[in-house]
Amino acid sequence: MTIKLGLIGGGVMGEALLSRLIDRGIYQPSEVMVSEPQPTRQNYLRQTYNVNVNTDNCVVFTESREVVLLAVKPQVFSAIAQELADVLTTKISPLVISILAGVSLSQLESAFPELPVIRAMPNTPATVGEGITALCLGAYTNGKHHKLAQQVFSAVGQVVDVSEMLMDAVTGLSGSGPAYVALMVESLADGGVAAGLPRGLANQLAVQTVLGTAKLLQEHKIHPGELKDRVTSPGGTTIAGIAQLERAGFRSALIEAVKASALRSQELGQ
Ligand SMILES: NC(=O)c1ccc[n+]([C@@H]2O[C@H](COP(=O)([O-])OP(=O)(O)OC[C@H]3O[C@@H](n4cnc5c(N)ncnc54)[C@H](O)[C@@H]3O)[C@@H](O)[C@H]2O)c1
Ligand code: PRO
Repeated sequence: MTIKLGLIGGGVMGEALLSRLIDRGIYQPSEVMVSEPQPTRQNYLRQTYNVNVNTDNCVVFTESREVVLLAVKPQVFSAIAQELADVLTTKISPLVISILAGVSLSQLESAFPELPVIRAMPNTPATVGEGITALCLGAYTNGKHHKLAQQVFSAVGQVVDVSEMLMDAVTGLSGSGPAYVALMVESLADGGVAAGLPRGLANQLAVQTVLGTAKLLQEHKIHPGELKDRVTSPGGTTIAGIAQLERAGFRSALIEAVKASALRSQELGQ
């Protein structure tokens, strides 16, 4: 069977994409080859998804006919680029999609000269099909490559196109954002426990409150400020909580978190 999808790096994000692409029938397990150096991960990926697993990135690259997805840490990028340099050819080349934080199109295009490359930034809710991925296209891509990337990432959620100058900001917001939200859920639950709730119930209330609020904002397309006003009764409980959040610099903390993450993404690309 022809290998259509090559995945270099079978970690958290690589697996999230792999599992949904197989689940949705976009690729058959036999059409996928993963390169992964960790033996425990190799066995796990083989057993769980029945895909071909290899340790040689060059084999994965040269065997893949449609897409090669780079899903390693940005710090490993230059080593991988050096490894693949010998097997690059413009004759038959897959579309190279990188999800590496900070690694720019110009870095990708120097590593893969004259090849079609796309820089993408997905996020972990991709695992449950509720991710959002931003794409920006390299100079050697065409409409078919764009469609292919949209097909890959729409298997894991929404897809948006952005210009590359926005990619670090996207990374700071939606790329890293699931961690901020998880921290918030954990803190809400801790607050519930502090106020006397059992842990299990506090977790359930916290998760569903975040999920329901996000759904309400999305489905009713209301401004977050308006939703806040709807919850906040005069002289009531919510305004007492909000006043405390404002004293603690809640908004500023989130704004600064997104900015710090965007800056770190920028640094990783240098
Ligand atoms: N985790 C996220 O939320 C998220 C979101 C968007 C983008 N990203 C990006 O995705 C990439 C991967 O992140 P992750 O969280 O999945 O990391 P991870 O550490 O879980 O996965 C990386 C995998 O690459 C493997 N690897 C290491 N060296 C390799 C090599 N030389 N060849 C092939 N594979 C190798 C590792 O063994 C590991 O399994 C990063 O560049 C990150 O910036 C991550
Ligand atoms: N996780 C990766 C990081 O922390 C990139 C966005 C989300 O670097």
